[in-house]
This record gives sequence, structure tokens and C-alpha cells, in this order.
Amino acid sequence: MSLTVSVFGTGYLGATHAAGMAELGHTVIGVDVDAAKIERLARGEVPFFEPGLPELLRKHVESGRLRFTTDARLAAAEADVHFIGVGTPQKKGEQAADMRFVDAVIETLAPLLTRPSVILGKSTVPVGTAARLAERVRELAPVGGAAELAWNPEFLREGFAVEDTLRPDRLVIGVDRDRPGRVEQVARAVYAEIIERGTPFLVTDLATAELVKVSANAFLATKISFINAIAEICEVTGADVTQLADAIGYDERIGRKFLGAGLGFGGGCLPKDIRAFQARAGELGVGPALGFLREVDEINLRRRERVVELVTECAGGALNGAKVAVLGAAFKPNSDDVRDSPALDAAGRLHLAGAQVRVYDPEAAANAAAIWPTLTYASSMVEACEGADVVLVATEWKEFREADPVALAALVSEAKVIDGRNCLPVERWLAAGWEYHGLGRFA
Ligand SMILES: NC(=O)C1=CN([C@@H]2O[C@H](COP(=O)(O)OP(=O)(O)OC[C@H]3O[C@@H](n4cnc5c(N)ncnc54)[C@H](O)[C@@H]3O)[C@@H](O)[C@H]2O)C=CC1
Ligand SMILES: O=C(O)[C@H]1O[C@H](OP(=O)(O)OP(=O)(O)OC[C@H]2O[C@@H](n3ccc(=O)[nH]c3=O)[C@H](O)[C@@H]2O)[C@H](O)[C@@H](O)[C@@H]1O
Repeated sequence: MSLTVSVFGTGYLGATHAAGMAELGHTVIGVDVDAAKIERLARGEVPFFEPGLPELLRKHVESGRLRFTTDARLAAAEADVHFIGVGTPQKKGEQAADMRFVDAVIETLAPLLTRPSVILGKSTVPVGTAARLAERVRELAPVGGAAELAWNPEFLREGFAVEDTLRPDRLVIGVDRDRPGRVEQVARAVYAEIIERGTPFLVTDLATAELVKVSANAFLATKISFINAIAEICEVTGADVTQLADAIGYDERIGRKFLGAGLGFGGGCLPKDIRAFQARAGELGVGPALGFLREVDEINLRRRERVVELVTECAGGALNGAKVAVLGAAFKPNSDDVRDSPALDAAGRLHLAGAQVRVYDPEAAANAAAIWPTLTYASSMVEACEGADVVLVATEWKEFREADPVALAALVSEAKVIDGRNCLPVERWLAAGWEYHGLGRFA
């Protein structure tokens, strides 16, 4: 069944979700308060880097199935289902999530709902938010309880956003058990094509759906920090964390995924989500239950310091004036996102410590420069490496993993590389004469 849906927020999540909904056969209206972003999207341009998304978005903009507007009234007038995909960043100077964007959508949209409608929240929110917003919708909507709200968390990964949207591992929808309505049925219609393929479709209460999302991210963050804690032990014992991860990863109960030791996790989600989760647990009087997430955060941030330490050692004990090539600024490859990026953070720390840093990233330089305008940005890997005393691989772009170590060795001043993502073929780099340092291996 083809529906008309709106998506509030057209950032990494919202723009992908809007294009994905169109691909599933629905008519879609993307709504954002950022007029410049909406203008670009309406022309069929994606204002950020996400593989596969430009093609999908353009296809549906051109067919007329996907439109963009800044006018919430248009969405309220035409759509029966409204997704909320606006940001929930960390509050400045606090651990908690800033809910003002989600709240603003409800305050704008709910009074415009003059016919039975369904609101599906996708943003990552503190547990208890959905129940609060459901109440607010009933208060504000002219149709009262005929405007229903459910929570439908999103699990997409940047870099694989289109694939994850169209072929998710599971769909979760949290509903208000005390007010059974038509929301579950509508959600089933929205995702019919995905459900028909046998994708698990879990219907829970509101709190469980909210907690599923933050628990998943907390688990992923914990897994990464676990292996990075072991990397610290490997560094003082001469052990190799990548071999160790392979060995424990063969145990199916553990699994090899997310045991990539290195510079640690960053991005617009894992760091702020584990902090917001701790803050919420504190508010609920169960702070100690999530005390371990503080350690997870600390282990993660220590990896950034360790990289600076390694660069300093490679530069002969002092960073002042050392020429450092930093390859990568994005928080992960196949993304231009630099929010809480370990790569950019390490580059910034090196710069502040007096190193002459030249950063190269195939997609993220413009976003990086907006945060760190005082860093020097090279337009190629070669330009970044020319004359460098130390090369730091900070984001595992394919271009770096597959770089020719012989050619690079001829460009640099000193052939010393720190593999901040344990992603380089070590034997090739050693054979090309490089002094190689990984994290948790060959330290
Ligand atoms: N980026 C990702 O891969 C994923 C993000 N999430 C969650 O999705 C939410 C959004 O994340 P991102 O897309 O990364 O954020 P983002 O910062 O890229 O995009 C947020 C968008 O919301 C817009 N916005 C703010 N107030 C608005 C309003 N009142 N009405 C309409 N639009 C408004 C902003 O202008 C911006 O374009 C967050 O809660 C995040 O935790 C969940 C899964 C994946
Ligand atoms: O809530 C969200 O926004 C999303 O957060 C993460 O997705 P994403 O932030 O796009 O990226 P990940 O692939 O999870 O990587 C996060 C960070 O962990 C790092 N990482 C990942 C894996 C690993 O083994 N080691 C490691 O250091 C990456 O380099 C990156 O900095 C989750 O994987 C998604 O399921 C979730 O929907």
C-alpha cells in the first residue's frame, strides 16, 4: 500500500530515510528548518557524502515522489504518517541529550493535525521521551487521541545508510500498550516490503523501543572499548591485539565484528548516546547500573592521547616543529562526518602541541576546516606526506589502506608510520623500509 509520509529533519538520518521511503513506494515530503539544505535537496543534491544516496534521492526527486519543504503545514496537510528524524546532540557542557529539536517538531506539527495521523519517532532519545511526547500530541492535536505517536528507532550506519535503510537487520516499533490504536498496523504498511522479506518486526512498549536503541549503541561502544583496553595491555606486553581479536572472534559467542582496535569510536552517535544514557540513568536513580559506560568513554578517549604519545616518540620526543601528515579526518571511512571524530581530534591535539600538521581526507576536509580552520589541509595524500617526519593513518579510507608504501617512502622525510586504525598491510610497509607502529601491536 502506498502512503504519503513526511520526514522531519533531513540530516544524515532524515535524508536517507526520506529517499528510502520513496524507494519503498511511498510519496514523501522531507521537512527541515534549514532552508539552504532544503533548496539543495529539492534540486536532487545530497548535502553530505553518503555512498549510493545521491542516485537514489535524485531518482525520486525527478519522479516527483520525493519533495522537500520548510513548511510543516504542507506535511500536515498531505501526509498521514510523520517521521521525526531531527538531531538529539549532547547538551553543551552536559552529558544529557538536547531535546529541543524533537520538542520543536511536536510543538509545530501536532497543532496542525486535523485528521487521524501517526507520528513515528526515529531520533535517538532518552527513555521516557516518547510517553511524554504522546501526551503532548494528545493535548495539542485538534483531533486529540486520533493523532497517535509511536517510537521506531533507527539503526543505520553512515557509509552503509542506504543499504541499512532498505535492508535492516530488524525493525522495532514501540507503542503505547495502554492505548491500542492503529499505529502498529500503519507501521506494518509503511514497511510492508521489508517485512515480507522476513525481516524481524518487533512490537514493544514505548520504553523498550527507546532502550533497544541506546542499548545497541552502548553495547557496540563497549565492545570497541573492550578491545582497546586489551590493546593497552598488548602495548606493554608486546602482544598483538589484531591476532588476539581474530582468535577470540572465532568464538561465535564473541564474534569478530566491532573488535577493531585503534583510535576508537567517534561520530554523531556512539559518544553522545553513551553519555546521554548515563545521564538518563542518573535521573532515574539507577546511575550505578551504567557506571561502566564512563569507563568505556575514558578508555576510548585515552586512545587519542596514546596516538599523540606515539607521534611524539616517533618525532624524537618533541612535537614542536615536527611535520606530521594526518591521513583522515572523518570519524570513519565512506563518510564526511567529523562530529567527535577521533582522527580530527588527534590532528587538533598534535597541532596544539606545536606540530606542523597537514591533514588529507578524500571527503571530509570542508567539514573539518569548519571546526579546525587553523589546520593545514592538503588536497592529496601525496601532498600531505611530502617531507613528513611522521605519517599518521587516522581513518581507514580504502585509498590509505591500498597506498603504495614504496612510493610514499620516497616522499617523506622520515619513513615512520603510525597505523591508528590497524588497517595497513604491515609486511608491505615493513618491506618498503617503514618503521611501523600500530595500536596494540608493534607499539
Ligand atoms: N547519523 C546517523 O547515522 C544516525 C542518527 N540517528 C539519530 O537520528 C537523529 C538525527 O541524526 P542526524 O541525521 O545524524 O543529525 P543531523 O544533525 O545530520 O540532522 C538533523 C537535521 O534536523 C534538522 N532540524 C532541526 N530542527 C528541526 C525542526 N524543528 N524541524 C525540521 N528539521 C529540523 C536540522 O536542520 C538538521 O538538518 C539523532 O537523534 C541521531 O542520534 C540514529 C541512527 C543513525
Ligand atoms: O545511532 C547511530 O547513529 C548509529 O551509530 C553507529 O553507526 P555509525 O556511528 O555510523 O558508525 P559505526 O560503524 O558504528 O562506527 C562508529 C565508530 O566506531 C569506530 N569503530 C567501529 C568498529 C570497530 O571495530 N572499531 C572502531 O573503532 C568507527 O571508526 C567509528 O568511529 C551504529 O553502528 C549504528 O547501528 C547506529 O544506527
